[in-house]
Amino acid sequence: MTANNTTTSSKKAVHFGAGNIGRGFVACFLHNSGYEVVFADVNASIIDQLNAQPSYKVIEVGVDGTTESTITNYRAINSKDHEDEVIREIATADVVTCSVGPNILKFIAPVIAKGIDQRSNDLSPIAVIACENAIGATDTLAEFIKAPQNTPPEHVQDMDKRARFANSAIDRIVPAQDPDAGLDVKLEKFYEWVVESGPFKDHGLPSIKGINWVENLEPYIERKLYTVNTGHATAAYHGYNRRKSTVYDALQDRDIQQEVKKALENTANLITEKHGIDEEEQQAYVDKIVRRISNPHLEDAVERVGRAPLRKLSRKERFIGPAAELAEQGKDCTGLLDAAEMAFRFQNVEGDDESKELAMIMENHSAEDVVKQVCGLQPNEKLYPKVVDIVKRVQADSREE
Ligand SMILES: NC(=O)c1ccc[n+]([C@@H]2O[C@H](COP(=O)([O-])OP(=O)(O)OC[C@H]3O[C@@H](n4cnc5c(N)ncnc54)[C@H](O)[C@@H]3O)[C@@H](O)[C@H]2O)c1
Ligand SMILES: O=P(O)(O)OC[C@@H](O)[C@@H](O)[C@H](O)[C@H](O)CO
Repeated sequence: MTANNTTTSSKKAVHFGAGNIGRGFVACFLHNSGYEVVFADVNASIIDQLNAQPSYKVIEVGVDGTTESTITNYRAINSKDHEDEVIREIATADVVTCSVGPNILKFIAPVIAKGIDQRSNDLSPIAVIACENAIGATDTLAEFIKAPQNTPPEHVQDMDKRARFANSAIDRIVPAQDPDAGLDVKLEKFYEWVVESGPFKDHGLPSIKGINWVENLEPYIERKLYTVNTGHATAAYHGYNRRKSTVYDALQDRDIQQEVKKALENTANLITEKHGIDEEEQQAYVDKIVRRISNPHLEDAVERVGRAPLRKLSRKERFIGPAAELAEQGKDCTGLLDAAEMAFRFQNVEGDDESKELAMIMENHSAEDVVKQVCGLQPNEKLYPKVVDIVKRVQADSREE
């Protein structure tokens, strides 16, 4: 089935990061809601292709077939070379979104800050929504934007006249694309995009079809990160260490299936109690996620899902975040710890700088320092000694190799 979603309108969105989730999900939804999308990216090749090609395809794959839609009505700017152009676009846009990775937020903040600063107070405030896998990613971006080096302090006081910042939880599996796919993006059919409504109370919600607006995002983002991403990363790290190439391949292995089940039982135990989620509802959510990550049509490489192990082993992330809370409550977190051990073993992976940095840190620091530095855990926390033991084991194995 082909659906051409061409629309013309005066609504404009600036989107940072024309990668997989950017082109495949965020820009697609903005386009379908009638926005002109201005992509900002530092990858010259993607920018050139976007400007040379008037449309690209988003291809949904699943067991019940394939659906294609066509994305048009966009432009693209290289934000490395043409910062001023991006600033001018933000000054007159309705929405600014990003999907660049949580560690890149600090680099896009100065440009967004200048764009916001140049806006007229007569316009409606621009909606800023970071679409990253991280708790409070928009808050993090807003902090960088409001820092004195990016916005004059006297302009921060009335910034809400020019910008509103809303956190979001975004869920759709978009694997790395085939090298010959060009701009087209293959992804799963399922999607969920949940955004805080509070920041728009007095101005009305941005009209973006498909967003689920909620007053309290915390249960949604924690459930998403600690179920979808915990399960996904558990399969990927165990899979990588057993030489599987995709998450699908990993999940054909009974032992890895059991590891995923164990990790998701750990997090279900935390989430259901903490957020008052019904146990059966959580089990149905888990079952659906296991089906989603087992999608044979996605060919999602374990290296993509395991990318950036330092980020994934950090304090508020998919393993240490829930495990630290469970340990404090005296509850089981062994599935999460097994997965964290596999993440510590994800070293020197081609194309992944953090996996190389992890190898250096593991080689040059004591286990105690690694746990403090990488996981942000302190000796007074119950999880600390358990992770120290894991790091000692991984270090000993590396020395033997
Ligand atoms: N792929 C998924 O399944 C998925 C799903 C939900 C959320 N996410 C999240 O979305 C974010 C992006 O993931 P992705 O899979 O699309 O990655 P990606 O690597 O495909 O895309 C990231 C894009 O950001 C661009 N970029 C890097 N630095 C930049 C800068 N300074 N300014 C502008 N652009 C810059 C890159 O060139 C690239 O095009 C991550 O936070 C990820 O966790 C991904
Ligand atoms: O994007 P990361 O590196 O945080 O995590 C890798 C995958 O788990 C992730 O991209 C999922 O595909 C996505 O979060 C599904 O919604």
